[in-house]
Amino acid sequence: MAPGIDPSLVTGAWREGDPPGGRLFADLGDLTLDSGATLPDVRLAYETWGTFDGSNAVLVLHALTGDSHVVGEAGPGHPTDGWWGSVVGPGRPIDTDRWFVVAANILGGCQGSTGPASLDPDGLPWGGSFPALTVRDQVRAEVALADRMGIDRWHAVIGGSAGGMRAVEWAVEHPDRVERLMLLATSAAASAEQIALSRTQVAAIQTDPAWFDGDYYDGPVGPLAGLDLARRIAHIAYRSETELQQRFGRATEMDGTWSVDSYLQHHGAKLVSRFDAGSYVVLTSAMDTHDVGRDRGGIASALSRVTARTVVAGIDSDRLYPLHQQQELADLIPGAGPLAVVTSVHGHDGFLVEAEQVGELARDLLADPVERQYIRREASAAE
Ligand SMILES: CC(=O)SCCNC(=O)CCNC(=O)[C@H](O)C(C)(C)COP(=O)(O)OP(=O)(O)OC[C@H]1O[C@@H](n2cnc3c(N)ncnc32)[C@H](O)[C@@H]1OP(=O)(O)O
Ligand SMILES: N[C@@H](CCO)C(=O)O
Repeated sequence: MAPGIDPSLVTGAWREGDPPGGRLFADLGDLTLDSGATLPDVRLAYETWGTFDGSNAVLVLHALTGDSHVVGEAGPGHPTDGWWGSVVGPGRPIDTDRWFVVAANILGGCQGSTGPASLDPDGLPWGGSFPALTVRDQVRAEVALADRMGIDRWHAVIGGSAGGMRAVEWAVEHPDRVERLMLLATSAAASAEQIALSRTQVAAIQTDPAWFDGDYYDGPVGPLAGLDLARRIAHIAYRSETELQQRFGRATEMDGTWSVDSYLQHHGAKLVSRFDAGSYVVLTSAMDTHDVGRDRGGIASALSRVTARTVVAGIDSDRLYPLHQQQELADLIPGAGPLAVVTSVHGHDGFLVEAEQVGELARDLLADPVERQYIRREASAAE
């Protein structure tokens, strides 16, 4: 297990009784899943910024290990700062002085929404009996939240990576509820390589002796080593070969550890402290099910349903969600316009790190036509 992991930790999940940390909670009742199972008493944790005026709601959808905490400091209830505070906030490209931003923790997650770490109707942690989910199930829960909030139509739905999967599902399944759409570093369907990588990560967790078939929450130990290893595998694909070579090459730390290995160990330990292995298994497995074309006559037919004004963007160095996957989305979504390419050495994580480029794309998407002309004049004057 990587140094820096607290061995007394069982899970990094937010648990009942932990500080709410600004979370709101929507109890949405029972949810019928794609599998035919019913998930009872579904709860989504969410946060909002700004004031709703009836037509200015923007849904921001987090990626695999994100949560509702898009903006704001780390503090009681939130182990990390908001994951997109440079893009969302007062005066930011997604300006919360103007837009009413909503971010929910994904169904199956571990930061306040119903997932393996939360309590089942008998008051026990779901654990291994938590049902398998699909991306469409996760969007169904988010639709229930929007209904509860009285949000019939989003001014924009924005998501990167796994968040982009939910965003494109929103726009295909509920075209009348999505006015504008931003898809970042995502795909129309999970590829064989993405499935291969996620299965290997899940295997790392499920072969951890402390996995106990997912029923570890009330025990003395959790599958921390497995989750740590899963994260290290994932993080290699989140970055680019060029970046790792430039930053680490063949360097070693004082104790002789390869520096690139030390870096991966750091990210493993960091994730273990704020995430749950059971959620990681449920969420990566849900991502494997992602296929907008399933039961819709294929990808082209499904994407033809989108009516939102759409921006599709990809990271030029992304080896996990390569540009051709975003090009397919841009080609098949009516009126999506040319693919926007974000220049970054950081690979897939570029959608989180390249805040200026991503922010400009978001600001342009949200703007009205007159503003957009001004933004573009500003941009060309700056060149
Ligand atoms: C959008 C979503 O829903 S998902 C995002 C949710 N996740 C989070 O918000 C958690 C924070 N986010 C992350 O960690 C994401 O990976 C990112 C993309 C934001 C971080 O990416 P970057 O900013 O490029 O950071 P990078 O991957 O270089 O890691 C920097 C860290 O590695 C550490 N580090 C660098 N080299 C080494 C090394 N050789 N050995 C050990 N540690 C190292 C740095 O000290 C730094 O530590 P810190 O995490 O305490 O700041
Ligand atoms: N590195 C980010 C993006 C993954 O798609 C995360 O941990 O969620």
